[in-house]
Amino acid sequence: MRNTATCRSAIILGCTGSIGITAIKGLSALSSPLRIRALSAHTQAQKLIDSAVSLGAEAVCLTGARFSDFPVHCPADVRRYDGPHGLRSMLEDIHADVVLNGIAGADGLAASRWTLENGMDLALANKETIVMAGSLIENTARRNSCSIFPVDSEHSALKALIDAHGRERVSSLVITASGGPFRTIPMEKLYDITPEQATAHPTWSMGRKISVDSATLANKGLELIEAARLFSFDSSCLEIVIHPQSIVHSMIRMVDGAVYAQLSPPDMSLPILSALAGGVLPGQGVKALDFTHISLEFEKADEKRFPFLALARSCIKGNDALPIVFNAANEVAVHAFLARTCRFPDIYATVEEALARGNWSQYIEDYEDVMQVDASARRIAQDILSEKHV
Ligand SMILES: NC(=O)C1=CN([C@@H]2O[C@H](COP(=O)(O)OP(=O)(O)OC[C@H]3O[C@@H](n4cnc5c(N)ncnc54)[C@H](OP(=O)(O)O)[C@@H]3O)[C@@H](O)[C@H]2O)C=CC1
Ligand SMILES: CC(=O)[C@@H](O)[C@H](O)COP(=O)(O)O
Ligand SMILES: [Mn+2]
Repeated sequence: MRNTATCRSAIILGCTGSIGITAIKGLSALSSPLRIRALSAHTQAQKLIDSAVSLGAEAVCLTGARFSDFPVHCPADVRRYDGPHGLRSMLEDIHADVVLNGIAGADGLAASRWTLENGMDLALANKETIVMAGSLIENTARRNSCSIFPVDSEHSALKALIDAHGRERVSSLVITASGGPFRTIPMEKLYDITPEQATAHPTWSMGRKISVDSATLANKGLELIEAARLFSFDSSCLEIVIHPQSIVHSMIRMVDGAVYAQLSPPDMSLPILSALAGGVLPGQGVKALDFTHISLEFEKADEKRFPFLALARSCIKGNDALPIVFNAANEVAVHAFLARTCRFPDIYATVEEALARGNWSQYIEDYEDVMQVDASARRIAQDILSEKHV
């Protein structure tokens, strides 16, 4: 199935977002050219078409609207897909060696599934895919003889470290967290935090939703679950350490006591391009670190200030439905916060309450079960938020 004779090809999903834009900007750094066959965006129709024209892509998909709703100009030789079945059809019709999933949120899960079902490797930024359906998606990959390359910076680093040093000798994974913009402010001030303050990440430039998650550390909770699922480690073997500079992207502790780390500037180009290249980037991805101009600090993660960490650990230990609820309730609450209909501390309170309120003992057997739990968790989270503001 793989295209080895000619140049590698890729599809970029979420091409108008932070991951998609970084991917497109970085393509010229790849030593062998990557042909972009298709792109998707959710609502930004003209930007999607402009990117397709400049990259010479042959197809585009608008997942959250119809092209006919916009006065867009699209060349006749670019195939257009939209509507509820648009993305699935495009992934069935257009084959590429690898699909970069840079879609934000739970809708990214279906895109990951269709990618693998159509025999394409997955460069996975959409961490929700693994959090919601880690074992299902891995089975889908296995059945279709496809690989998953994590793009999340920590997991990209962990995969490179584990591949280099051998899984059997690793005793624990040490995941770094920047601590977000509110690492040191008095906790009573969190009530008045605005969306502008919460999305001003100290080291990374990212989409609004993940930036809020970095401020609450729900992102690190999602990453704990992602690491447990991707690398099959028990929660007791997953450490979190605060590292405000975001230069050490993660570390592995070996049984003999040695620790290996992956360092690079806080720039997603390296994990994205490595995943697009099939794991290892042959050329240069990011500028070299200058050790005479950086300092590296590490702090204990304060679980009182960041209760999402303990909540995520309890989800890893529990039923497979719990991570789905964690993710869904958090998405609902973050969107409410960004829309200024709830306060910053309500985000954690909503997720904690949604996990406590529902009966989440159901067995997750297939993707339909996942979507059912996701929908119930969203309804409960909405109820909790409306009760807070009666
Ligand atoms: N940004 C980063 O550095 C990192 C991001 N990630 C993960 O990568 C994913 C993308 O993050 P990021 O790039 O920051 O997000 P952005 O919000 O910047 O971009 C999201 C992209 O997805 C599209 N999109 C939004 N909603 C939907 C939907 N319901 N269905 C299909 N497409 C949709 C958007 O289209 P449109 O613009 O048209 O609305 C846009 O192209 C997330 O899962 C995030 O957790 C992981 C590590 C780092
Ligand atoms: C770039 C990336 O991978 C993000 O997920 C990053 O981890 C966010 O930074 P925090 O460590 O603040 O969550
Ligand atoms: Mn990350």
